[in-house]
Amino acid sequence: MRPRRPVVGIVGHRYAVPRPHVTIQATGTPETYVDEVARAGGLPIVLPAGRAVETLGLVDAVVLTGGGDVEPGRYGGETHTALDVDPRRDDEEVLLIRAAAVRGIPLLGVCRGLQLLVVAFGGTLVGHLDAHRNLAGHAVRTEPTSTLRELLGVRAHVTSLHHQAVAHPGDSWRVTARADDAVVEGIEWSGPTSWSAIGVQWHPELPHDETGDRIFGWLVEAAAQRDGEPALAMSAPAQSS
Ligand SMILES: N[C@@H](CCC(=O)NCCCC(=O)O)C(=O)O
Repeated sequence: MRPRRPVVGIVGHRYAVPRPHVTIQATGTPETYVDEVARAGGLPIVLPAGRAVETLGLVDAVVLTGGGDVEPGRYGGETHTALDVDPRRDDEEVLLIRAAAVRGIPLLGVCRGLQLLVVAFGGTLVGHLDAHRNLAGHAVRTEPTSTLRELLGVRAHVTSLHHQAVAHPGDSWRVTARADDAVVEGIEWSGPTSWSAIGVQWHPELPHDETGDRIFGWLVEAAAQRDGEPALAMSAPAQSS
């Protein structure tokens, strides 16, 4: 049977779609993530917000996307007027992170996704910093003997859009990339179990980000390597009689 493309689940989030006479409550994700997964050779599917854990058995890898701020109470942080929190999304995605870790499903966390990975395993965040909120981006430096070093080399230019950052990564994550001002820009799983999981503080899914193909390429390759139970036996469609 022709090998199938690894199925990559992109965790959707809720948002409102204003229409002339009604506001529709939707769940979904920016198309840039879908396009980048497909470009890297994966089969992208969007996992509905709040139901991602139920659908984990269908995927070979997961993408946690960007978005609002992690609720500071989760990591002992202070509230801040600039924060836009969604505790319900935090709850659901922390459950998903832990389920993916237990099942060894490769995971990429982007921006808020990285921050939630840290908080989900006991790390903490800086509540607010002004420096990194510009899409023009900045350079990052990777750590020796890290996956990000293998993928990106010593330095790379990345696209950035965040006002929070990692304060302490916790015991389960190794910091493997930093900006020149020492802000954490990349983490890799270093916990007790083997799990292919990386977080990046920048936005590799954005078309003008130069790291996208390599970062999403890593995830799709990790998904293909994963020898878990096959997700979908892509048998030939039933012949219509
Ligand atoms: N809120 C956090 C995370 C920032 C983040 O994920 N930005 C992406 C914005 C685009 C989107 O909503 O997908 C921070 O600011 O540090």
